[in-house]
Amino acid sequence: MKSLEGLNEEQIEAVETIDRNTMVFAGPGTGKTRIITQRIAYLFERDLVPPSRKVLAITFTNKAANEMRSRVQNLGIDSRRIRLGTFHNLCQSVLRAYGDKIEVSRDFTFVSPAQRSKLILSVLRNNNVRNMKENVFANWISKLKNSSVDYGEYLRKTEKTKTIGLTSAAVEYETRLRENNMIDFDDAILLTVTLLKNHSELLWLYHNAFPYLLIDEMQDTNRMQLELIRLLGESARNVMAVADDDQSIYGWRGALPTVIREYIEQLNAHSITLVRNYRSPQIILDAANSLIEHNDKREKKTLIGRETEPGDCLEIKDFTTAIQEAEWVADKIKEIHKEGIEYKKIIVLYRSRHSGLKIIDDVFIQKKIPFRHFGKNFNKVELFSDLIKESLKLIVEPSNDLILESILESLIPRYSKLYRSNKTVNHYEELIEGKLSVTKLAEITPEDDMDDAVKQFAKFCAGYNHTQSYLKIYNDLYDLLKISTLLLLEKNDAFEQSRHLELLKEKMIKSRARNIIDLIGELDLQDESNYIENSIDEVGISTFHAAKGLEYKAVFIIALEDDIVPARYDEAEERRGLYVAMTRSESKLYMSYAQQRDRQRKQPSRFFEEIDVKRFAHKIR
Ligand SMILES: Nc1ncnc2c1ncn2[C@@H]1O[C@H](COP(=O)(O)OP(=O)(O)OP(=O)(O)O)[C@@H](O)[C@H]1O
Repeated sequence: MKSLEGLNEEQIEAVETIDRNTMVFAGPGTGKTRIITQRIAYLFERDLVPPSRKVLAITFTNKAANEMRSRVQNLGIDSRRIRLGTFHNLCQSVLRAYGDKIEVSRDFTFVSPAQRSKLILSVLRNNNVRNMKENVFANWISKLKNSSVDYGEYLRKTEKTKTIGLTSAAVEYETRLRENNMIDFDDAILLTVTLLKNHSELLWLYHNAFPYLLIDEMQDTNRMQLELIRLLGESARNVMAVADDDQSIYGWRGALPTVIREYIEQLNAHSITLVRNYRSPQIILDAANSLIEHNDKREKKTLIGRETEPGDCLEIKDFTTAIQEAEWVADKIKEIHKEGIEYKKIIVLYRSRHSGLKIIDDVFIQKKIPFRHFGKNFNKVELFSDLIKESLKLIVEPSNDLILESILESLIPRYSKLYRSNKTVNHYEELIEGKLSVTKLAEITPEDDMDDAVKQFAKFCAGYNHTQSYLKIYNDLYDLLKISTLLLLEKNDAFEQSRHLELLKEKMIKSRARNIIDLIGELDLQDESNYIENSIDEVGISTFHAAKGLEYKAVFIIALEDDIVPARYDEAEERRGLYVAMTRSESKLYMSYAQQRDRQRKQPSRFFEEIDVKRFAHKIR
């Protein structure tokens, strides 16, 4: 049987177990993702999926979904028989189809992180909630939504708070979102659970449509996602999830490593453990293991890697400055590239985005090494591509004041440079007295070039509609917003800005969306994995998080300094982040730090002591 070819005994058990829920629990590189693909193939090979039904597979990123789709196609399976996507992607389609049953309009959009922050600041102010930071409120709301049983319960839970004004702030937050026909990312899951719980006929429809359910990266889900899995899988009892508690790195987004246990208990799942790692040499696994063993409350696992071969290496380097580090990384990449490793099989990983990392770009450009960042390069750059995306939303929803305000906020400082003006967003708020709207802005009497530009923009948004070609709108907006001129003013970021604009256009060209609303739905749910391109021979540069699930011949982990790794956060999760980074390596692992970065003196990461550098690094250098 093709689907079982080349699998080991435990993997075969995982692929073949049907008529009961399963949890495949295993460390990195043990074939968890592979099992999902092979299991899909197995179900079709054995004719276990009735005609007109589909297999539902939930992945953590879009890239994982696309990769699985193409692997399954290579195994000769019709990809139309599989519903592959992320939790948000699935929930979006459920809500677009049936959301009106719980008063969610079908053409809702997602509130962007910037708009959400602004909205939260405004509701905290309006409700006199002092001494609470915006991110604390955001996390509080998020936590409630992720742990509630349904939407009604979420609202009841907010009433229990003792902080004066907090409940009304939470209620205003929801009201303002709904008034603007928006939801946040937590709502997507919560509302879907609410919908399915309250409409058994719909739940029946989904049970019928998807007799088999597969979940990748279960360790990064939250309680509400678990609830959704439980609901969708409750009748068929054919749910298979794969997970590794040591790779749980999304706690800051509400993921709970404990959901693995809860899944096993709630779904009465049969556990299968995999121990054979097919990716890395044993020495790299031992080093990674010596680090992760410092975490308590974890399931102990044995990992058997392949024997270390000539060419495999683990090197730890220290440098006086970050420039020296970047130059060494570049030279080493050139060296191993000459030895035959393709650029696309090499990755440079760092803990978090940081403008100091621009040095890597500069050195790579100078040394002619092709590279591509996964996701955004720097933290605070406001992207023109985001501006265009948000403008598209405004065309669909011209009365959305949250979007309009955020667009003006990003546009006006830029236009100010162009028109030498000192106008602020407040000026426009005052100008139209009260609620901002495209229609009102389109009617203002311009007093200067800047007003005129804002008016033209507003007229444009009011004049287009969602049936027009989104590529034409992109091109027209590009000209109208004078983006090519503004790019000249943003010399430092021009490269990064142009890259994102190109990516957005590329995405639009490739998209099969039937109209702007569908396109916005797609763009809203893009994650960093959308920037990962396998066909081009370029070195990847990425955060630890965006490299999850991927594997590379050579991995460089840079900037391993004590205030960066671990960052000021949950130390156990930081350890897991570094563990994920180390275990991406198929052969070579280089870890480095600099004594000086951004004009500050640095100490090596304390994790080096835990890795027991002497025992591993020198052995195979
Ligand atoms: N039975 C097998 N024989 C040969 N290679 C295998 C086998 N199982 C998995 N592999 C290979 O091992 C590598 C790791 O597999 P996969 O990516 O599925 O692991 P994973 O458990 O999902 O890893 P991670 O948790 O680190 O993302 C892949 O290159 C895969 O093709």
